Amino acid sequence: MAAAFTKKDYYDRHFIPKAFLEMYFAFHPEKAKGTALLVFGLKKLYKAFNSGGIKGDTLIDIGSGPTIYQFLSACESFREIIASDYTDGNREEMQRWLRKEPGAFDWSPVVKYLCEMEGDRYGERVSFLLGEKWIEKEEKVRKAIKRVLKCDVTQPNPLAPLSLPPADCVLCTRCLEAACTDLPTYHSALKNMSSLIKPGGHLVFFAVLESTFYMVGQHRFSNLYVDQKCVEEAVKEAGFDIEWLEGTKFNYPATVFDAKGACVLVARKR
Ligand SMILES: C[S@@+](CC[C@H](N)C(=O)[O-])C[C@H]1O[C@@H](n2cnc3c(N)ncnc32)[C@H](O)[C@@H]1O
Repeated sequence: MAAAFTKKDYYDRHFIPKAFLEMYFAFHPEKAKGTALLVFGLKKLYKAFNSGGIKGDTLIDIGSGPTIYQFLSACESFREIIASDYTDGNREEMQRWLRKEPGAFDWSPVVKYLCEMEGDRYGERVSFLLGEKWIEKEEKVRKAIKRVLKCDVTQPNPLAPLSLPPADCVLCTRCLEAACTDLPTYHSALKNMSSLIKPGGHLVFFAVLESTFYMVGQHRFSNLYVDQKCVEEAVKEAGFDIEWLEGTKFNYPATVFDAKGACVLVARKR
């Protein structure tokens, strides 16, 4: 019998933030294969937040997990970032990094990589400046994240009981496939996120494609199997026009994560 889809209570009990970070975000050039998804995400989020149109006062990130890589480009375009996740453990892990507590995850290799990418924008290598640049970038991210809230993307108002003014942008990275047990829930989750955005505002969406599970430590977490067409349909049906979408294919070790690819898209709320 197929294993039941892992739900919210399973995240609360078994999602170990440190295990997730060590498995997918420990960034060593020699382990490039293990961080293929991270590198793809960094490049496409860099493109999303550097191509002009997406900027404003407030960005809300839904299902942030314990990670901050998704804010490295966004922090240049938004005055305030509101992070959110379902589990207390993930929100606490992010707070540890924000407060520079001992034992917080070391994001510096990822931040340095992103800073190099930003430096290359000018057609010149600015490694001699990186000594300072990545420290400034970390501070910028810390300063931009104003709140870390509880959220449940399956609820009509994912941030209930809070009711926030509509934001300029909602970001959601690799959360919906994990949070939604079936396609109707996936469609409603996109509508729930849309309710947090101003008309004309943006959704920046990072989806994992053709996957049924990923491991975090010894625990197996379900992913809703979606292909690129499913993602596009759900985004359009939720009231967005897709401005661009880029996909990639990759393979992780089959016992760890069975995704065949991923895509990042930028869409505008009608
Ligand atoms: C694969 S992790 C992605 C984390 C991070 N956004 C990233 O890009 O690595 C999936 C995240 O979705 C969160 N999640 C699961 N169910 C959720 C729900 N109903 N509402 C909001 N977040 C949820 C989990 O706690 C977890 O942090």
